[in-house]
Amino acid sequence: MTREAMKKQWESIPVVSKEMNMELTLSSGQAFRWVQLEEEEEKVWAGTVGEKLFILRHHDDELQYRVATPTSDPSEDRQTLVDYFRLDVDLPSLYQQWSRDDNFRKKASCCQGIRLLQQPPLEALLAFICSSNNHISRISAMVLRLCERYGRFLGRIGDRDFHSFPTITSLVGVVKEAVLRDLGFGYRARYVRESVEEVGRRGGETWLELLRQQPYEDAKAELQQLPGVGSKVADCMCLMGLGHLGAVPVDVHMWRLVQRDYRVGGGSSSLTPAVYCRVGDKFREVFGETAGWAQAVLFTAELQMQKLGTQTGERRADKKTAGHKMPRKVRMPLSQDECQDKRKTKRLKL
Ligand SMILES: Nc1nc2[nH]c(O)nc2c(=O)[nH]1
Repeated sequence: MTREAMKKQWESIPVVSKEMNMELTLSSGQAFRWVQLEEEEEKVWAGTVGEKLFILRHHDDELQYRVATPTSDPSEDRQTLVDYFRLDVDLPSLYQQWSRDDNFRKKASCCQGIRLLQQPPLEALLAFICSSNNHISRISAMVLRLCERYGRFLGRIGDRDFHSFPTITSLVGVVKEAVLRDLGFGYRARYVRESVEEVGRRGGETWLELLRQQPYEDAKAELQQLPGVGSKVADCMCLMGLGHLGAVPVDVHMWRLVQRDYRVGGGSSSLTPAVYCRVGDKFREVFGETAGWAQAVLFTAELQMQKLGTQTGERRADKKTAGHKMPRKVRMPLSQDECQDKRKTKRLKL
């Protein structure tokens, strides 16, 4: 897309900032393929939803967008974004409801307007398989390379190419572990390939869509039969790919938070399956049927704190290393299984 095309008129959907924090929503580990364009003064994001390439910004209490792919029906583009950001949900009312909890009120003050994304299920599944014990920047690199290799070219903005997320038919029987390893997937290459094959056998995207209609517990149990899908990955997928808003992903950070702030954990020193359930149940008790969305807000607050901590550490280190650039990485919180593995190797103090 040329600079001239970039200058074309923005379409808009009214959304005040209390209802949407685009920056934190798109950068806090829910979705991994949005990129920030650097050429404008304001924060502008580019990314794809389904087969559409969007450019987005939040400006003047509006979600403003341009579609870089040809569109036959402009109202469809608008609806795609309404669905993706769940703009039909009154977020300030939800925050008000969750804020009856003192801890939430304190922690969420830095993170107003976190929308829970409604992502295409196959993309959510494969991205979250890549997410455990990983950094956001690395997960993004892996998922973008997967799209580049197996997705459809949708357009170019500046010097960047954008691709759709591959369909299950473009992956089944095609995706090779060796290729994924070359793309940097490491041990997750096997999980991705095997899960692709299994989803294909079960009916592909249609099967995943059917999991939306199933009760949360049943959908989660089905997902956990896939290679590389433990409790946390299944819950991320249920929440951000299938719309089960009561699904609560639990990692070591959420677990610590719940132990500290809600006194749950029963003195256990490891995140066992029983403790995992207790933590999720506590969230559901406090936040009701939208507990997963409340978790996404607290998760974002936690990442923000980590980031600030890293930046503070960086500044200190910068002084010592006189100009050597420190890597800025935000590690995805650990899944339950990894948490237990780490305990075995005594690398994680719990
Ligand atoms: N909102 C959340 N996003 C996540 N990404 C990821 O990898 N884990 C989580 C999570 O627990 N919550």
